[in-house]
Amino acid sequence: MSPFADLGAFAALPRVAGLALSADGRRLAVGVQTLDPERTKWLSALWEVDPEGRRAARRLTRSAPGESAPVWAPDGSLLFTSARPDPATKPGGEDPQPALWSLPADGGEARQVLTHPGGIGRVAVAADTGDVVVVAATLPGVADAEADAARRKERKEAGVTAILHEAYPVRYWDADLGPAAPHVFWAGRLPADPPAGAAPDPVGLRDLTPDAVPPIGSGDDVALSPDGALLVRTEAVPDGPAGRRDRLVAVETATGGTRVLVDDPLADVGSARFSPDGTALVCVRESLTTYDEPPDYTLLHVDVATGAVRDLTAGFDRWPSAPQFGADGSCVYFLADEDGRHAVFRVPVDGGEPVRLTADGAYSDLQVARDGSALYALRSAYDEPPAPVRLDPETPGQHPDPLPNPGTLPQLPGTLHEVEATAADGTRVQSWLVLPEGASADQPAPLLLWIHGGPLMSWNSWSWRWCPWVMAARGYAVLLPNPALSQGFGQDFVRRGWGEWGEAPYTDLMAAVDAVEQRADVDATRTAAMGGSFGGYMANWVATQTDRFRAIVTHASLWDLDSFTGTTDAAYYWEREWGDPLLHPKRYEQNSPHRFADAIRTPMLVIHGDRDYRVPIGEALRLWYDLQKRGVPSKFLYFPDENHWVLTPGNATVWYETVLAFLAEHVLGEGWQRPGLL
Ligand SMILES: CSCC[C@H](NC(C)=O)C(=O)N[C@@H](C)C(=O)N[C@@H](CO)C(=O)O
Repeated sequence: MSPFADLGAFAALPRVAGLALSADGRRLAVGVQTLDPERTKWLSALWEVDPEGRRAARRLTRSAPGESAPVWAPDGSLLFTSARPDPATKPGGEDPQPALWSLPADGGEARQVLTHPGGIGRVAVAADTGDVVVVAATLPGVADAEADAARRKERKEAGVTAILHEAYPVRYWDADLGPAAPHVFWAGRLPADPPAGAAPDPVGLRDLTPDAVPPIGSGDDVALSPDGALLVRTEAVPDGPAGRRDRLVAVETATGGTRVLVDDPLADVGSARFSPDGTALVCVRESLTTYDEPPDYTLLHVDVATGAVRDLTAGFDRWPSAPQFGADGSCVYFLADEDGRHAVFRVPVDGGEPVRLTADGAYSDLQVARDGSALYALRSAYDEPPAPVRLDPETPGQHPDPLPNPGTLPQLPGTLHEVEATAADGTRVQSWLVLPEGASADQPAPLLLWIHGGPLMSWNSWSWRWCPWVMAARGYAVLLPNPALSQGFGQDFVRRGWGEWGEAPYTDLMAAVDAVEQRADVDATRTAAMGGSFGGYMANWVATQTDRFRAIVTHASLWDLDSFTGTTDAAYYWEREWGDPLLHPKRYEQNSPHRFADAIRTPMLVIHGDRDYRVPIGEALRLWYDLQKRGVPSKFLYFPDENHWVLTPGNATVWYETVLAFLAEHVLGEGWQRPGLL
């Protein structure tokens, strides 16, 4: 049986995430998530993949808490973080926090090299010297790690979990900000393994950001120069009374002396990476949105000594991300959405147009070999889960070489098609269409419209969370459209929906559905719509605008735009587009689904996690009440301890079970089958 037809088998498929190339270019470390023996959580382990593709992938690490965030040091040792117990110390009574571990270049056991009471977060290594900086959550006003640990113990023993806030924001995705906040620490050169019987040299940490304060602290977007002399990081600065924007600052690691490098009052600046000789940086500039204009992104080349800035992608009508220099510093590689793909691009540093290197698929974790011979990345597509590949650094439009894959490529229960529709204003709307096995004119498949989130994103890659093949295995065709506001189709395509979510984004979706309903292999009489986050907003909006669907599933959805904007974790992000609700009520009133609740006739399944701070639970509570009050046939799948995404295997499985049962009842006309564990 296809693993997509059996949710237990689906949850057990290994998931590849994260890639790191060693300095000598001879080893790749890949993260692989698998189910733990109790099937209650996913565990992440590190595997080695041969960049030449000759040796089979082999497992490097094994522990119950798992390992993540691999980074190679220049001596060939592999650094990673893990909350595994240290065999060299007595087990303590405290909650285990992620520590920094080092696996020697020539094999053997990993050893713990660095701990902090707040756990070790991001790790950066200087490419030439191997100097290390780490990010760790630190309580305000403590002098060192001992004082930090003592204060944590005091709070715990007194039963105090309260946080006193003095600045916005207070939450992020599913995390409460404060009282600890990230600080960047200098660890320098890590000591070598001690001889048998000797204690390892302790690693001292020096705070490079002593002035970092809650709620955001130093942030964790850091880059270290190849010689370790300079740390460049983003720093959040006020933008209006309750707003924030990011600028770039440079810290001399020897002295802690800090200077502002790029500060643009009209933009966030971040994701900086050093050139191989350390004299320049490349970073991303994201313009702050306004009531009239969506964001635009460009790549900046920054002279480290003078701070002089040049735009590398002026006039490029796509949104570049994750830039890094080529091996000789003469070009920059980056990723950008384009036409329902997430492609690798290359742009010369001395002027010239970006060139797209990849024909198809979605790339992440791009790695540049230091000798310039190759690029490595994880590649996925709607019909392929992420897997490691090798790319030629120069050839445009290429199909990369697959490398040994520690994951699996399961057989799919159907086929993937790229389709398009034309909106009323003549605009092309691109979509992906998953057709189940056996769909034909004689046996047309029921149709599920799946709406993406963001909204400034696009359907372009494999998703374990939103996997259309689970639906295809039950006979559904799944339509994944990229309507107005989706990225990768140009700035004007985003502008078409800016501040008017209920207009072009909605009508584009309906145009996409109209077009596939013309197909003989799709059954236009048995259809449903669903989406999560912004996609959930749109599912709610669809419910208020049309009765054409038999069922609607709305996950982590926005229902009342005014209350959402005031309670989400970064209200200022949304208020730039919508305006202050008191001064500019128009957009909230015109586009908020809750105002049109009386029009809903379609059965709805509401799904929400209580620890969702991006779209707070109040949205689902009010939507549910509004549906119940009006007698709309509806169900509410509530997760008391899940966040925006629903991450644990058990809850993710009942998520799919409930969605499938609800669709089977309303779209296929089967009786309601309550999932066994609910
Ligand atoms: C790049 S689009 C902006 C994403 C947006 N960001 C902020 C600061 O709020 C966001 O999180 N939107 C959510 C409402 C959403 O739709 N999330 C999507 C994508 O992240 C999801 O699938 O969860």
